[in-house]
Amino acid sequence: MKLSPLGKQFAAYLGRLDDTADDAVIRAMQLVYQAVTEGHVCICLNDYAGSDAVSENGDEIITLPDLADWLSRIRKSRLVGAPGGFAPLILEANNRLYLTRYWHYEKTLADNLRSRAESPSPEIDLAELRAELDRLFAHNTEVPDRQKLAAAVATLRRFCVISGGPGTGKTSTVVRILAALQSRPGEKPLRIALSAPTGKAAARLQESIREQKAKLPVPQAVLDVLPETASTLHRLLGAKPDSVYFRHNRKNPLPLDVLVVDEASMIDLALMAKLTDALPKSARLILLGDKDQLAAVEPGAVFGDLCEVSGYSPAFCEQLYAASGVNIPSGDLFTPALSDCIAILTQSHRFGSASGVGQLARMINAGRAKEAIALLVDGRHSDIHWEPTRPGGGADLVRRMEIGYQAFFTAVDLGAEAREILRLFGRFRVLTAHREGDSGAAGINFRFEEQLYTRRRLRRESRWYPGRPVIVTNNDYDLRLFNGDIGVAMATAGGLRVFFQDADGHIRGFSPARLPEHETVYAMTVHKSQGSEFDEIVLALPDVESPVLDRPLIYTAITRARHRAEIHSSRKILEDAIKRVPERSSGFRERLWNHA
Ligand SMILES: Nc1ncnc2c1ncn2[C@@H]1O[C@H](COP(=O)(O)OP(=O)(O)OP(=O)(O)O)[C@@H](O)[C@H]1O
Repeated sequence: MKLSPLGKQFAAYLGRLDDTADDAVIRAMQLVYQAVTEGHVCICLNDYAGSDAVSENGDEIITLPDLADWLSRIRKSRLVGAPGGFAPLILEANNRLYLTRYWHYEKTLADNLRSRAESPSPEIDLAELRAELDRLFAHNTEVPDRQKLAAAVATLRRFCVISGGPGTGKTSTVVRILAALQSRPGEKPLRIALSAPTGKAAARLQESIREQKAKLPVPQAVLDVLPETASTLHRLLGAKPDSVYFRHNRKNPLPLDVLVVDEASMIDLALMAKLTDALPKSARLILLGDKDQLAAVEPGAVFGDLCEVSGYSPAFCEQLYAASGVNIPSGDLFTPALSDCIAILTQSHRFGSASGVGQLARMINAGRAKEAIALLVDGRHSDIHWEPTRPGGGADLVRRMEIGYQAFFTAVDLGAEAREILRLFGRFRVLTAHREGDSGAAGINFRFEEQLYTRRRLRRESRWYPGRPVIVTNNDYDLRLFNGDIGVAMATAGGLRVFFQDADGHIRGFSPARLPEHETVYAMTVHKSQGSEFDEIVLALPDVESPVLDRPLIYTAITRARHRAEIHSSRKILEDAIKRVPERSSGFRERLWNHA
């Protein structure tokens, strides 16, 4: 492991608060900080004690202290406190060392979720619910009907997690859950909100909810009280500019009875802790997501940790059977209450059994790297393709991008409407593992634009030209442009304008000078693409190993494709990535599941 200079600066800064702190304590702080920047919530000292690390400038090998000595020195420092104490860092009994802020987030979130899971079920007449669910899921031919089962879980509990891959029916199921909740005779309509971590994901949720509503076999009065709009979590919680706090919190809870959050695998520990704090205890929380996708960039892998499935408790199985008619084997008597809140959907209605993308995604998830590559090369599926890369093969990718974006550029040249141009841009995307570097999104965008400048005879001095697509990288609450929003520049009578489509489908144009921070986006990172889908994707992997090349990254990229996925990589890089399963250090899983 290589030590980071930023971690060293952080440790040196904190070290000034305690001039008695020795090197071993400073080193531990450096490691915790570094771990947090890599997505971990804490470090377990056992994993590092006695091991060698490469110094920040790479010219020294540093042997870390042995565990007993390290612990005794850390415990003596004023900079490290016991759980609940006031110190910059917290040491847990199991040798996990946290930045105090993250310790609080982890504890708050685990307490919030467990108490929500353990709270008594809402009063529901099981026979009435059964009749309602039979009606709402009459179309489903799955055996067992996992969608109906998920709906029963969500209606019977105040907390429910529904995980499933693309097209497994998460949105169709949640619309039916909301319809079942709003159909209860004699009850006031519930206050429901739909939300997602990014603007793009909120827009997609809104679109599919509207689509699904049109298919519901329920009276108009029920349709009228189902929500039609979705907002970002930041907007729902009331983000304040330049603040990590939200307007809604434990003291000022959201005025809601039900909150549905889509793409929940993208939510990091801190945001999830704040979200659960801001939701009244009486409200229902329904999280939708795909446990196999990449976790958030920020610390924590909350959704994945929640989806540890051990079966429903025997008593709950009986309730589920009465409410849905679905009979499934139960877990044991000691199944934690949280287990009764998890539902997993497995059958994809988007990728049928013949779909190459679907099969490839399943093999990747199962870690069957060799079979995945065999599937890619056997040529039986026209919707998947593997392009083995050669050193210096960059030009091939640029040519591939020209083809991918051809219809888009034709529409730009013909002066098509902004809505059509945005739609065509959304059909194709190059996805990368990194942002920086030659094989990162920035390098690929640079090479593609270089070629555009020549071929389309654009003026190099100006970064702006008709057809330049950009992704916003910073929230601007005044303009209502958010991190992840994608716009395209187009010529208008008033000069060049950058057009964006908002969640309601409205097109808005901005002068380039007014935009918040942004960058060109012919290629984007897989992380940024989460919550979006494209007809066709090309996943361009680097030709050197990197720890970010792992199974969730490849799976997330492939499942962004609606119709076709192509991978450009060497065999070894792809195979190793499919085999690599990331581990994020935290105590969250233990707090959730093993709590006495
Ligand atoms: N039980 C079913 N029978 C037939 N079609 C279904 C069923 N469930 C869902 N579908 C269809 O499959 C498609 C995907 O469903 P839905 O959008 O609900 O899935 P999702 O899990 O939310 O997908 P994504 O995560 O990609 O948004 C929709 O066209 C939907 O109508």
